[in-house]
Amino acid sequence: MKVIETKLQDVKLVETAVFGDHRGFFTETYTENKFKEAGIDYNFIQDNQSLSAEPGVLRGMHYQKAPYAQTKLLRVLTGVIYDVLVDLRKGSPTYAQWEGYLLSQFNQRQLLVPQGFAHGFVTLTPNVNVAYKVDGYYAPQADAGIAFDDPDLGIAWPMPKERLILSDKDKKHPYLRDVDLNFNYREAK
Ligand SMILES: Cc1cn([C@H]2C[C@H](O)[C@@H](COP(=O)(O)OP(=O)(O)O[C@H]3O[C@@H](C)C(=O)[C@@H](O)[C@H]3O)O2)c(=O)[nH]c1=O
Repeated sequence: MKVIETKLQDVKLVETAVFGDHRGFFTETYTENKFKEAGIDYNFIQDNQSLSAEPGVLRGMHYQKAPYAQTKLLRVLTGVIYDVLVDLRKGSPTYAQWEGYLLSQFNQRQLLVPQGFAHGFVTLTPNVNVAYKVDGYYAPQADAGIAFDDPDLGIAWPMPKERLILSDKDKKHPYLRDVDLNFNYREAK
């Protein structure tokens, strides 16, 4: 497997070995010892899946407040998404910066979202199934978000705002400048 560093500190893309043949392909999507050897060493305790029926569904920008922060390992089962992360860790060299990643059933790329990042994605095709592992349980009392269109972040979503489909909750998130964050950046050993 291949681990690719990104512009954002501690965010990684993962490519597992994909064995294609005339039937399709086979890949080990998560193998604890191989991931550990590659430096991805978390205790994933919950698996999630979401289905977004239409292109233009935007889910984000989500995080769970400390001490309920979650590491997420995310992949796309069907369809294509543009996935965006924002570093919310005070003191991080990439604090308040965003980066976007194309994840799809075709590139079979996985995204490692560390704790202390806001996470969101927009679907670019119909019937998008996203699966992700998390290392902390869902904590509704800690559920939080940043506005996907926060002007200070300036995220360049690949779809016009009028075409986006959001939950009521996701229409009301505050701007980063109005949020009292409690994530602190710790340099990796
Ligand atoms: C995230 C989550 C939601 N739920 C429930 C709460 C709610 O009734 C319903 C839908 O929740 P949401 O609207 O928050 O679902 P969604 O907008 O898909 O939320 C997800 O978005 C992506 C971008 C992430 O990063 C995830 O961590 C998660 O926040 O599912 C759980 O029971 N467990 C969970 O772990």
